[in-house]
Amino acid sequence: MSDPLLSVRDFSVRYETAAPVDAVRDVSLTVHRGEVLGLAGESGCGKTTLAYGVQRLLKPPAVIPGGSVTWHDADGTDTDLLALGTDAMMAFRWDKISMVFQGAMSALNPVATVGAQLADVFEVHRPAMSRRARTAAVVELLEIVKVGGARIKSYPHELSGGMRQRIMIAMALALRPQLVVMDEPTTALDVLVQREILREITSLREAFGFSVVFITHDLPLLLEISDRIAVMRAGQIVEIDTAEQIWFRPQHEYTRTLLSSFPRLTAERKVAR
Ligand SMILES: Nc1ncnc2c1ncn2[C@@H]1O[C@H](COP(=O)(O)OP(=O)(O)OP(=O)(O)O)[C@@H](O)[C@H]1O
Repeated sequence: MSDPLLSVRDFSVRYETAAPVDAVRDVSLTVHRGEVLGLAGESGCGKTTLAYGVQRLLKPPAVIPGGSVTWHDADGTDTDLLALGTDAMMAFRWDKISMVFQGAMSALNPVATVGAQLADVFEVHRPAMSRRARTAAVVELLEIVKVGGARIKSYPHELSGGMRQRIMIAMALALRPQLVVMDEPTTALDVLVQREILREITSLREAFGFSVVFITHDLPLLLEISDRIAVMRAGQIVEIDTAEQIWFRPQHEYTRTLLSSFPRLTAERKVAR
């Protein structure tokens, strides 16, 4: 697990509004190949800004005053993501890094079939692919996320919330990226559906070997699915360690406070031990 995929060093993001907000401050962290890295912290601590920032998805008034983001590709090359041109960065996204956005399942186009929306990804990023190959790839994706190929002609409103979220995950996996960033991907779903989808993400990760950065304020959920967890507060990473260490031996006072704000689960775990 010590094979680095993405190295972020002293990375900062500021929103240059009337009263400037230093949303991310000197963050350093490494995402290892094949791991699930959880990013935890209360609403407004800068999780989304950090995830968007390293992928250069932020727009003004956001600026990146400093830091570096280096991609260590499986083919051995290193790329400075902050130095990539706009077109190169766009190609990089989807292909190497993809993202499941917060509230993404409501972002599906209501008047296009889910099959057509998945096919779009291939049309844009794999223009040489034949229509037949594209359809086969879409069916395969629908099978992989357990929606089933028969749903290729369904419209989003014909699918449950859980299925729509699976479509968004299928879209993120379409080009077999090495890193998938998931920002609160299951928050809008009920607990049982959330569990099913989390199990799915974990088994897909095992099957395909991609890394996951999973962002949520729900620390107990991260304890279940993550290899390591980074705890963020007011724009900084205050602690980063294995899920086990974070649970049994949290070092930072804030991590302890965050853990104790989920009393029900804490009580259950204590009984189980
Ligand atoms: N476009 C913007 N302009 C000014 N400030 C912003 C902008 N977007 C976010 N912020 C501020 O930056 C800080 C970090 O926000 P961010 O959305 O990254 O936090 P978060 O931890 O992802 O929260 P949530 O879980 O609610 O999405 C907050 O103080 C927020 O108010």
